[in-house]
Parts: sequence; C-alpha cells; structure tokens
Amino acid sequence: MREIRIGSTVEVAVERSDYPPEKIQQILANETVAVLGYGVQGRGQSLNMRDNGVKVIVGQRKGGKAYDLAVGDGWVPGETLLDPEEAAAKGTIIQYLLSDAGQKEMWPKIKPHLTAGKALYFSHGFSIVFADQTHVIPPADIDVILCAPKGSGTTVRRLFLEGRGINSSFAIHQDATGRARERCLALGVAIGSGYLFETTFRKEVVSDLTGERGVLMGAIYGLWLAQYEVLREHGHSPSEAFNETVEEATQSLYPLIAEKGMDWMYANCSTTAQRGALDWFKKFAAASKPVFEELYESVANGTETRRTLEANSRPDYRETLEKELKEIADSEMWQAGIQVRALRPERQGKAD
Ligand SMILES: NC(=O)C1=CN([C@@H]2O[C@H](COP(=O)(O)OP(=O)(O)OC[C@H]3O[C@@H](n4cnc5c(N)ncnc54)[C@H](O)[C@@H]3O)[C@@H](O)[C@H]2O)C=CC1
Ligand SMILES: CC(=O)[C@](C)(O)C(=O)O
Ligand SMILES: [Mg+2]
Ligand SMILES: [Mg+2]
Repeated sequence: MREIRIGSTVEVAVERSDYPPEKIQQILANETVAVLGYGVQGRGQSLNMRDNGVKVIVGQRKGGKAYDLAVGDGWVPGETLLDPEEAAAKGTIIQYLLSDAGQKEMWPKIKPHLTAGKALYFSHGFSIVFADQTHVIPPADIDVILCAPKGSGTTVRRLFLEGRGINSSFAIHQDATGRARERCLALGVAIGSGYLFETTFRKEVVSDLTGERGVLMGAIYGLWLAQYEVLREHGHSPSEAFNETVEEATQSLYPLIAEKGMDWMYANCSTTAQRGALDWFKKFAAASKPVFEELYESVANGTETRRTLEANSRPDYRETLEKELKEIADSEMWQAGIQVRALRPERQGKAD
C-alpha cells in the first residue's frame, strides 16, 4: 500500500507488491474466472490472468473476428473457450466484459447463472449505475466488484508484456461473501494493474465518460481539428498544419509531459513559446470550461449512457461506426497524417 498526499487529500493506492503471484493464486485457488466477451478489454485481461497462473475460461460467441482471435491466442474451443452462457455457468467469478450495450442485451441470459457466492466483475460502472436504463440488477447474494484499467485493453496487455503496469480504479458495490475486496484486488493485479486506486461505481463511470468525451478523445480531436483548419485556411500546407498540430504533440511534447509534467514540457521549449503558452492556456481554459460543464451534466443525468445504448444497440451500429471513422480517416488532416508518419526515419518503407 502506498499513501499519497496531494494537498490536503490523502489517498491510498494498492500496489502490485501487495499481491505477489503466490498470494493471487492462494486467493483465487478455488475460483474459475469466466471472461465474457473477447473485445479489447476481455482479450488483454484474460491473457494477463492466464500468464499469472489464474484459471481462466473465455465466453465468446462462435463466428466473428473476436472468436477467431481467441482461438489464435490459444483458448481451446469446448475447454477454455465456450459460449458466454456456458462460461457464466462454469465460472465462479464472472468478468462481464461485453460492450456496455451488449451487457444490457445479454443480461437476462447471464443473470440465472449468478448463483449465491459468485462474483460479478465489471471494468466500468455503466451497467450498474445506470440500471434504470440497463436493467442490470444483480442478485443480493453475490459480490459485485469493479476493476477499470485507465487505458485501452491493448495497453493493458502491452505494458504487462513489458513488465510494466497500468493504473486502474477499483470499487466494491456489493460484498455478499466477505471476500469481495480480496477477490477484487487479487484480480486487479492479475489483470496487469500496476497501481489500484479506490473509487465508487458512480465516480468511475462519471469520470470515465467525461474523460473520454473530453480531453482524452473528443475534446483533443476537436481542438486539433480547429487549429488545423485555421492554419489551412490561412494558406499553410497540409504537412505544416499537421506537423504543428499533431506530429509535434505526440512525438515531442506529450512524451515530455508524460515524463515530468506540463511545467517540464514548457521548461524545455523556447522562452517565446513559454510566454505565449502561459498567456493563452487561460483563454482556452475559460472558453472550454462551459463545454466541460455541459458535458459533465450530460453524463451525470444519464443522457450520454442513453445515447450510447440507443446507438450501439441498433443492428447496423457497426456499419454506422465504420462510416463515421472512415470520414475521419479520409479527411485531409488524417490523410496528411499517413504521409507525415511514413516520413519518420524509423518507419521508412513500412506501412502505417
Ligand atoms: N476498450 C477499452 O479499452 C476499455 C473498455 N472498458 C470497459 O470494458 C468493457 C468491455 O469493453 P470493450 O472491451 O471495449 O468491449 P468491445 O466493444 O470490444 O466488445 C466486447 C465483446 O462484446 C461482444 N458483444 C458486443 N455486443 C454483444 C451482444 N449484444 N451480445 C453478445 N456479445 C456482444 C463482442 O463480440 C466483443 O467480443 C466495457 O464495460 C467498457 O466500457 C474499460 C476500460 C477501457
Ligand atoms: C480506454 C478507456 O479507458 C476508455 C477511453 O475509457 C474506453 O475505451 O472506454
Ligand atoms: Mg477509461
Ligand atoms: Mg470508457
């Protein structure tokens, strides 16, 4: 356990060394972990647990890319790769890692398998907190726990293979067995977390939905796009606009922020850049804060989850999504990106 003091706030983080492999194996000795869904998280988490000596089975419907990927990763059909319902019946811990819309849809079929003493595990507070929309209400005699890696499942796996770990949030919603916490933390480390920070299901889902719609994904692209367009409209070439908006950010300046913070990145730029950034960040903060308030409200009052469930439950949701992603890919900015990335010396001659 590591105590962190930030101003007047004291937080305790659970670390990997609190749950060495022998302790994980002891806590989970009589458990079969059924990972339902072999998407981005299901894949990363199940492979890491398997490598950590946990007894894991995967529940993924036959047919489709995810199933083939699971077979390719060494899950054995009929043994460690089953239908989601079959896996739910066999598992003592059910990791519910279908897409959030998929969790709602499958719930009536999964619920009967959640018998007394089992644990239901989520990587997002979505289904439980917005139960008025999802109707996911677990029986009272099971544990309901959460471990949410704060990053893509791809990163969960990559960092694990590099011997590193991802930060995750954890939360206990229901402790029916008295073992919910130890189950949750043992799993949290087994899936590849480096540090685990305690939260609630509600805090997790509200912050996560805000972050991904905001600075992590939605806002960052919105800002980049606006700057790219202004540069182009003023006669700058596509490569100049892209370099000055995206390539420099990801290749030079963001890694410096990751290393030692914003002040460190600023300190390593010119005094000219520093003066301008120090003046302008306040204007951007003031201009965007009302949008973040609007976003937070839309998350907190359930508008965002309602929209997600509606859009992602449509039979043609994949085609619509692919069309929207293709529009981005085909836009001048990201076409410029393909060309500019190909010029990175280490990528010469290699495809994107
Ligand atoms: N993608 C990520 O890296 C992160 C995801 N999460 C959370 O983890 C959970 C899983 O998310 P992802 O891995 O992104 O899921 P995903 O969108 O990759 O889908 C996971 C699996 O669900 C299956 N599925 C989808 N709809 C279904 C349905 N109606 N019936 C049966 N199966 C269905 C798909 O075949 C797929 O194998 C979600 O709660 C998500 O919010 C949390 C942190 C990051
Ligand atoms: C990767 C992650 O943590 C996100 C952005 O919240 C998600 O994929 O839902
Ligand atoms: Mg997240
Ligand atoms: Mg998310």
